[in-house]
Amino acid sequence: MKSISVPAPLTRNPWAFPLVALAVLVILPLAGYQGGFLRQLILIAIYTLLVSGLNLMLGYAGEVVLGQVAILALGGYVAGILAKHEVHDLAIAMVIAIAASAILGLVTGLPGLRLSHLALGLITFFLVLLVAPIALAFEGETGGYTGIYGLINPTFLGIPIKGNVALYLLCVLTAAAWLVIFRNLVMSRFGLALRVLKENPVLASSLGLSVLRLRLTAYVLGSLPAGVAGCLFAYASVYVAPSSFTLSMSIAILAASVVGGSQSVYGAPIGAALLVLGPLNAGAFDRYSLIVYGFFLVLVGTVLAGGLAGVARTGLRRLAKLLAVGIEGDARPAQAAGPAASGQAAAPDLAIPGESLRVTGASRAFGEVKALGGVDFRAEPGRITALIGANGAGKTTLLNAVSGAITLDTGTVEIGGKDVSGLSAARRAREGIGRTFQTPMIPSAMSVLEVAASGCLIEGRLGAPSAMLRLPRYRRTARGDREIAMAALDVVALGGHAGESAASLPLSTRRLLEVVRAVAGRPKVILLDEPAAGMDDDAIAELRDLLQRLKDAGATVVLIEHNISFVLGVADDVYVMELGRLLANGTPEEIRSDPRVIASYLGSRHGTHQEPAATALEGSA
Ligand SMILES: Nc1ncnc2c1ncn2[C@@H]1O[C@H](COP(=O)(O)OP(=O)(O)OP(=O)(O)O)[C@@H](O)[C@H]1O
Repeated sequence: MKSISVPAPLTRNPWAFPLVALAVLVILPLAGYQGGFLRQLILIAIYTLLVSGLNLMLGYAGEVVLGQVAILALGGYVAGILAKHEVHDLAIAMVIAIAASAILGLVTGLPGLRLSHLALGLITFFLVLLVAPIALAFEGETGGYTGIYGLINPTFLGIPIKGNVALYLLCVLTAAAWLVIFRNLVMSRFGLALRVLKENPVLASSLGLSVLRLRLTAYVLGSLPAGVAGCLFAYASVYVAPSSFTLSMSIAILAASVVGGSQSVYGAPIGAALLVLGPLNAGAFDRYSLIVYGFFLVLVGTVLAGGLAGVARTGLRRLAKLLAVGIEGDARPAQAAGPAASGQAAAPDLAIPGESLRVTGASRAFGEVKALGGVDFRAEPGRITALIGANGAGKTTLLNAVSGAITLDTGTVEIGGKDVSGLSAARRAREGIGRTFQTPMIPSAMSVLEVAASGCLIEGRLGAPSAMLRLPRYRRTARGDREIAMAALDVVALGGHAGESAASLPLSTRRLLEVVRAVAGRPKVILLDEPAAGMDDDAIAELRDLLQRLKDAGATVVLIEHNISFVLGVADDVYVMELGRLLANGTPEEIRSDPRVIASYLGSRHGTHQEPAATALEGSA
């Protein structure tokens, strides 16, 4: 096929397009574009700040909030009141607005997030309604209903901002600077953590993330650009008054976030542009504005889940694929999924030094059901300890009690001699408990590499400040996470699939990927809940190999499994549970010949793949 020449910087450098766009925007006034058009661009830049803050809260953290407009008002009044006191420097106003927005974010976010998603939504809704009453209550400073007028000719760090062009450049450069910070943030561990959280808080906790702290941080960080936007909005409008900050504007910002693409950095300028220039500009039919916003919210919610930015992203990916075919002459041949690819790459050396796990007198009831009735359990480093028993025996409950997903009524859990019984699931994960789930929890919009790298979140430090500014520490962390994730993927020959969508992998590969994620966290104890369920023979062979490697690496592995031939073949120690109690424990040989186990479980059981238990036992011997 004829090769196509595409400028490499444009296809490979993620900054190429934004830099070209910024250069065009900066040049526009020089090219004679001024007046009304420039004013519209000023508004787009200001709304970009506002919408991107909401994107962080809504698109990345999954919180529906309506209070951006109240924070816009806060920033506006900071600039207005400072101007009344003859302080016209926007840099000073912005710093104060950022601090005030952070405080308002904390004060409203903490109770809201502690209560529920709905509570936060309601609190932020009322915040917008409070703008006018508060402005009236402090009429002396705010000018009441009339507001503060005559906000013109500010400075920025002492540089005069005279006229529309200077204000335009300040707004565009401020929005661009924030978008860079925003992009850095969402591409970092912090962004990855938010995406895990949005997908599933239980998974987030199991990866060591404090759900409340993460939500609150996203909410507060998302408030900051709104405060800055308020300062610019006040000078762009020449006044600040309660009439500018309405509920209808809140809904418009929400619509802009969703229609532009709330889970995208570029969704914010797209949404802001729609708000000022496009169909979301409901000013023309003011009385029907809420209907217009509602219509677009429903339309995009049902038809374009990723908003317009999502559509653009998909289109660009397809285009890049087409170009890649053209350039290379042919698409790269697809590699087989993990299990089938076994042996393709030399598996790297692993070192996962484990600690002993000790559970003593574990009891837990769910209403009338006694799921655990005083269970003692031990698992040691460099050994695979299996937990078997009929459905409902209490295996997963015991695993959940170890990981902290549930609390015990009585009993203790110790890791390496340290009692972790009183710790939350997130704290226990940070203490070194890694786990997989009976139903694999693989976030829907992540690549295989991102899922593996999310295991590194267990380390605890998200490093948002260093990520926002791309400090050397952030780069070291990002490089380290990538190397650890790739090494963990290579253990099951999944490295060649690093860039693929994780959710599209077959079930057995997703199960292996869950183990990889746990391994990437280098946990002291690895809990595996039915990892072989639904796997074919090739995948089971791959899993057996992986478990053997974890054991050789010194890991403490706890394995719940119904596939008896597999489990008795791979385990060093076996615990058998029945109706919440321990029936027996010992080596696989001892368990195989234990009359109590044969009578209550093995003798009557049909092993995985539906083979009779007797056959399963023979197979494992
Ligand atoms: N959250 C819960 N609420 C109420 N009952 C529960 C809860 N979790 C577990 N149980 C009950 O506790 C008992 C033990 O369940 P558990 O899931 O631990 O069994 P299991 O041995 O893991 O079973 P399986 O092999 O089917 O996964 C069952 O009777 C189950 O119905």
